[in-house]
Amino acid sequence: MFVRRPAPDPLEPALVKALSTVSTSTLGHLRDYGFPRGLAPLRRPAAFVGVAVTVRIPHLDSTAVHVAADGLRPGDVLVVDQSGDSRSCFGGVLAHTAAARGAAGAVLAGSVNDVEEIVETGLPVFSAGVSARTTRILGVEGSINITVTIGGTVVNPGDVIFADSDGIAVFDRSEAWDIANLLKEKEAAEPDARVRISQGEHLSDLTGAAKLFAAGLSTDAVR
Ligand SMILES: O=C([O-])CC(=O)C(=O)O
Ligand SMILES: [Mg+2]
Repeated sequence: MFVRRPAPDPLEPALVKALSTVSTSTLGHLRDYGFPRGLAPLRRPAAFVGVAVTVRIPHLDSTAVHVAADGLRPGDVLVVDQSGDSRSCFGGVLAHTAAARGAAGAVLAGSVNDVEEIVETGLPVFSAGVSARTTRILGVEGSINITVTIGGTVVNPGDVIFADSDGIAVFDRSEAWDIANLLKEKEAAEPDARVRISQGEHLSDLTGAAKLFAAGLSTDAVR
């Protein structure tokens, strides 16, 4: 059986712009969930912000991926859950299709093939690796725009996919402005910390690590 739910609304351009100026790892300093694990960009630098268009397929059948790729719109991120399989469902022609439709990127729980062709399209792609073992068009089953799981992280259609060379963060769009503003504020303090460290101040004083370390230091450990 095939399922196709409505495509999510696009993200506000101003939100995409705001998130494009901050880093995923700054969010990683603040929270520990919403980061798909085990996926890497095909090449670095890699950075994109877009809205999740999700697809779930059974291990061998990528019929729904081809249909979803045709429906991509500018700013969409194609997110494919392969039900745990690691083969490739995404190669050069799919990357070309996604890029031609203006997609912001693709995130694949499985692998990719046609690496050079994908790189040539300029589409930023995260995957679990590269594999010559691929899916086929079998017409068995698949779903578009349903809740999926990628790298241990739940992704709903319409979620924000915020990716850069450090990784991918996924969150609900209702939190997106708060996250963008918080990361901007946190990153704004970093240049000042660098200057103060160059001038001799201690990193651990600036971060509070020195105080916490001293407070928890075992007297036995002092030599
Ligand atoms: O056709 C596929 O499913 C994968 C592929 O090789 C391509 O996109 O070029
Ligand atoms: Mg191919």
